[in-house]
Amino acid sequence: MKGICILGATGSIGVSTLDVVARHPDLYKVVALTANGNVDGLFEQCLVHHPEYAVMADASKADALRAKIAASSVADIKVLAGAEALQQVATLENVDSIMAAIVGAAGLIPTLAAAKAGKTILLANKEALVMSGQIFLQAVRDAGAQLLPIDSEHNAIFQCMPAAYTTGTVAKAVRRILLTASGGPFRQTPLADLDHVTPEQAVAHPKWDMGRKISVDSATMMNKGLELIEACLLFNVEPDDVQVVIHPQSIIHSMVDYVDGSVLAQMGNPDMRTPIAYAMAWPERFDSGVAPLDIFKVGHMDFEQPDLQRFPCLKLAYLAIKAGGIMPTVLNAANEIAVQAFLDEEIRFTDIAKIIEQTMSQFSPESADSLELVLTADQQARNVAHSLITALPA
Ligand SMILES: NC(=O)C1=CN([C@@H]2O[C@H](COP(=O)(O)OP(=O)(O)OC[C@H]3O[C@@H](n4cnc5c(N)ncnc54)[C@H](OP(=O)(O)O)[C@@H]3O)[C@@H](O)[C@H]2O)C=CC1
Ligand SMILES: CC(=O)[C@@H](O)[C@H](O)COP(=O)(O)O
Ligand SMILES: [Mn+2]
Repeated sequence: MKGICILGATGSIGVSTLDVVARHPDLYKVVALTANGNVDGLFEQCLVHHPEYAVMADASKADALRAKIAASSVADIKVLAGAEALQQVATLENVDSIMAAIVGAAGLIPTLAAAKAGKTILLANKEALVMSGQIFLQAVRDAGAQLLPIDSEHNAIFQCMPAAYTTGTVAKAVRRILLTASGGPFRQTPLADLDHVTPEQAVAHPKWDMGRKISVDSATMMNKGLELIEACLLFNVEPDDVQVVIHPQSIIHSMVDYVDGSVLAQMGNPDMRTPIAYAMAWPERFDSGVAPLDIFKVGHMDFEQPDLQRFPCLKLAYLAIKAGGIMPTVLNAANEIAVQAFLDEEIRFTDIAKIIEQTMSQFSPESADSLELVLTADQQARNVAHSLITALPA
């Protein structure tokens, strides 16, 4: 029996993880669940999954959860509050695996704490890896932690080269990685209309049901930019070894092109329970609840080159990873600020890339080889992005 802590339990990945966990009560026990401010959502999950701990990262919400728990059938659950409590539950002795499913930079510190404690990290929170890069990977290596990718593309790549991933012999056998992308909701929208698209249109992903931030990232294709950086880090390849391929059906979740001419693809219905179940059962497999792929219904599959004029964020991500140092941290921070401003209707969709580009132009690729340097760059980039947004004409 493995103990699992789900950071970000109330989100899209958290809910899918609990669905998979519930199918395997003989293999997994929920030790801790965390949310930011969603008291009702976390309380409902506590009633069903009865963890030992429930954490409200927004400490001001903890008393509301405490009151509900105290008056319920699960009154023995310990309710903790604040960001430090995330680290506490991610490193508990009876936690074997953590699902890192907090959105954005807020997930870095608890996920890093779990890595340093030698836990198995089921990594959905790509921003944590992108912003901290080698620091995170070194922490995993130093502690003998196990890092398993949840992001559907990286999980697919892992499935197509598991031995190489675990032995570090990737570079010799692999010609390139084909990183698939849906193209998002604006793949065919006339370019002139992109200035006026709304947050609701942007979060209406054609294939995946996800949180709002990652959905906007898919619409700008910054999601693929972050995933490019994630792939370079996880699989120890260069940016030019990763080809982004738009595949609107989202049935192939990525491919690996080997030097002998073999191209291995992982396919399946677009449902995150598949990569979650793969990582949770690894190196075995178990049921995820996902319906079998009806290949006849799929019928055909299309592949396109990404248009960097339509998707400038993808170009910015290539520039950031090639520049190295703090630039991926700066890219990620500026993107988080710009996406939130777009969701809050403070800026236009097309301003997102402009804010990121202008923020990046104010930084040079200085060293990112300590957590302190990373966190400083992250904060400075957020400040710059904020001031650029404030300076935009109304
Ligand atoms: N959704 C998907 O299919 C995929 C997601 N990912 C990645 O997984 C991560 C989660 O995505 P997704 O589930 O869609 O996101 P959601 O927005 O649906 O969920 C985010 C979760 O994080 C919690 N959270 C938000 N802010 C904070 C904070 N400051 N401190 C602590 N907890 C916080 C939320 O709590 P609350 O509910 O209380 O606000 C919620 O539980 C992202 O990094 C995303 O890129 C990767 C691949 C696919
Ligand atoms: C499900 C998943 O892994 C997402 O990251 C997905 O890739 C988003 O779709 P896009 O390909 O449109 O970014
Ligand atoms: Mn993905």
